[in-house]
Amino acid sequence: EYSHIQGTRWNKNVITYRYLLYTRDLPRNTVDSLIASAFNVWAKASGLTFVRSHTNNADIMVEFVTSNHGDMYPFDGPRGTLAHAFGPGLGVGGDTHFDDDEHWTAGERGFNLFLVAAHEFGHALGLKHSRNPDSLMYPTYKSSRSANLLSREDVANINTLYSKLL
Ligand SMILES: CC(C)C[C@H](CS(C)(=N)=N)C(=O)N[C@H]1Cc2cn(c3ccccc23)CCCCCCNC1=O
Ligand SMILES: [Ca+2]
Ligand SMILES: [Zn+2]
Ligand SMILES: [Zn+2]
Repeated sequence: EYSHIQGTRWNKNVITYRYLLYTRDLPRNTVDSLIASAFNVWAKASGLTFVRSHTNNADIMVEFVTSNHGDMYPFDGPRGTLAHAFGPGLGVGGDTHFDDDEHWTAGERGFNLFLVAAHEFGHALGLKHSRNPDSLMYPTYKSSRSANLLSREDVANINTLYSKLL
C-alpha cells in the first residue's frame, strides 16, 4: 500500500523479480517455491508473467529485513506489521520486504510465507486494501484461507488494473 511512485499499474506483461536477502527460517528452495506460488496466484488472475532474475535490474526486489532497513518504513519486531510492498514503478517500485523478526513457515504455525507474499504482491501490482475479510487484500493476516485464495473482489480488482490477456 506504499504507492511510492505514482504508477497505478505496470505497463508490461512480463515482470521480473530477484532475491536480495533470504530468511533463515526456511530452506532457500522452500522460499523460492512459496514465492513462485504467490506470484502464480496473480499470474492466473491477471495474465501477467513473473520471471525470476539474477541480475540487479529486476522490477520486484524481494528481501527479508528487520527494523530499519533503508527505506522510510522500518519494521517493528515480532508480530505487528509482517511485510510491505511498494506499488508499481521504477526503482523501489514493486519492491517487497518481509519482516525477518517474524517466524516464517510453510505451514500453519508462525506466519505462512505464501499467504503473506500473495498479499504483498497484490500491493506490488497496484492493489489497495479491501474491506472484505474474505479478500486476500484485507489489511490483517488470516491463517485460514480457502483453496481459492482470491475473492471475487480481488479478481475483479486485478482485472480492472490488468485486463486479463487472452
Ligand atoms: C495482511 C498482512 C499479510 C500484511 C499487513 C501489512 S501491509 C503494509 N502489507 N498491508 C500486515 O502485516 N498487517 C498486520 C496488521 C496488524 C494486526 N495487528 C497489528 C498490531 C500492530 C501493528 C499492525 C497490526 C494485531 C495483532 C496481529 C499482528 C500480526 C498480524 N499482523 C497483521 O495482520
Ligand atoms: Ca513485525
Ligand atoms: Zn521496507
Ligand atoms: Zn496490505
